[in-house]
Amino acid sequence: MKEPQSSLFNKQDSSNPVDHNPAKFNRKPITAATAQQKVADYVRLIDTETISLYTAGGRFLAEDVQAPHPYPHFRRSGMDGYAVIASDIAQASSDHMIWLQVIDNIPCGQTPSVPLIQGTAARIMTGAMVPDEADTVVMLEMTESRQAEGKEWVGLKRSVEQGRNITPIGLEIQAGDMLLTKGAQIGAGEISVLATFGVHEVEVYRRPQVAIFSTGTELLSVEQPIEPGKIRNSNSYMLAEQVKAAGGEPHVLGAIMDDLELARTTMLQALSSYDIVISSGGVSVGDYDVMGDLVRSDEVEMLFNKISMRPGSVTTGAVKDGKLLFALSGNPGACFVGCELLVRPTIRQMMNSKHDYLPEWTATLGHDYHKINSFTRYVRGSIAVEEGKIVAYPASLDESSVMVTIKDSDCLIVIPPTSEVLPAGTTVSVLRLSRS
Ligand SMILES: Nc1nc2c(c(=O)[nH]1)N[C@H]1C(S)=C(S)[C@@H](COP(=O)(O)OP(=O)(O)OC[C@H]3O[C@@H](n4cnc5c(N)ncnc54)[C@H](O)[C@@H]3O)O[C@H]1N2
Ligand code: MOO
Ligand SMILES: [Mg+2]
Repeated sequence: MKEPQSSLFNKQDSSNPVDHNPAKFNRKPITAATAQQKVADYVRLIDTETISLYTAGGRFLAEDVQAPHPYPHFRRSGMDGYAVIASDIAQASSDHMIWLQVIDNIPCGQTPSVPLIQGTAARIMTGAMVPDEADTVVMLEMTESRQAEGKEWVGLKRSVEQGRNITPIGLEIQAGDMLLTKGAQIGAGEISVLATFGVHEVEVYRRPQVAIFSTGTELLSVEQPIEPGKIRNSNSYMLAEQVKAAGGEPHVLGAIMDDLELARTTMLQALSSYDIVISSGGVSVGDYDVMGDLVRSDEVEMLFNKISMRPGSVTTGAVKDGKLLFALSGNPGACFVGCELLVRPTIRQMMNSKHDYLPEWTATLGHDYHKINSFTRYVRGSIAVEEGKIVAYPASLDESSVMVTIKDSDCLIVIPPTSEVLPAGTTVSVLRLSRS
């Protein structure tokens, strides 16, 4: 995360003429799904870069990866023991021990040095290449060994089923198999696949660079002591963390006073320098809600400025020169939800991810939910598994303005518009929040 940029943010004049513009009250709510679609329509894939495999964790692949060879690419022993020809030991029993002459010793990384013939065996270690003529590996524990006539012998008291302990060529992957496709997020498993096939440099999508600024004359920087009427700018840092978790690279531009011109300059500069811009605060109908005014101006094309959801009903989206601006509510709960529902998918869609929206589960409501609303609520909650069922408990405080319960939540419980109390036991959808 980059340090806040301070140059723009020192303006002292926060006076704003009282605005009686009715346009700001005249907002048409759209559903969260419609808002997501409107945003998605403007998403463009970001350009790519080639990076070392060692730094690829968490990034999104920008190339399809096909297997250049099968895996494993040689017949591999699954045990430390002896490679044998199964028919040689078919008659072995406790009364009839069969002895084979050990003619080779094959550690990992070496190839067999002589062909096996009937009546012989090769000592072999786990992961080593099985001689072509062998069709079975017998575990060391099932054998006895002795030296006789200057030769080494292995004895077996049991037959072993043909094919045992040999991993065939291509068991996991055949040559030409599609291993990973564009948009896959690279985790430990993907890195293992890429390393196995020698992909030491990976083409990935560039991380979207996301500018974050907060508006609010009341905002102090995190370092400053509290003052009456003022609060610290928590949203910028919360958003930065959300952006990072989504796969973007946050740039915290700090906080500006509630001043339309300052907001305009900051927004335009951010839009020209970064891939996505997020602002927090100033999107409602208040006298100093400058982001709301700005988005309605000609500077940008407004996509929406009301969503039929709580928190975050005033969440606003706009576009300029193909770049998306998310003007999120200043209320921390609403700011958090706006980012999870709209910004996170955008960041991930820019990197071709198929896992763009928060994963949706079905759960049972853990206790009664009393709030009544004509809008869909995205209630912070926590999930428990009880008697094999997923139960979702709403947080004790889930007001838009409440900050503290964000940290206790691992899901957003979707409460549809309702005029009645929703009783415990009701089936609800929950959106999983990733807590990495
Ligand atoms: N008359 C009406 N008043 C309000 C309405 C409405 O419809 N009519 N909507 C309410 C709803 S709903 C919300 S949500 C908020 C949205 O407010 P804004 O987006 O305009 O945000 P601000 O006014 O700037 O601040 C609201 C609140 O959040 C605190 N804040 C702001 N920035 C930060 C930050 N960076 N870190 C932490 N906290 C922040 C700010 O101090 C305020 O307390 O409007 C309702 N009002
Ligand atoms: O827009 Mo507000 O966050 O609904 O409460
Ligand atoms: Mg406001």
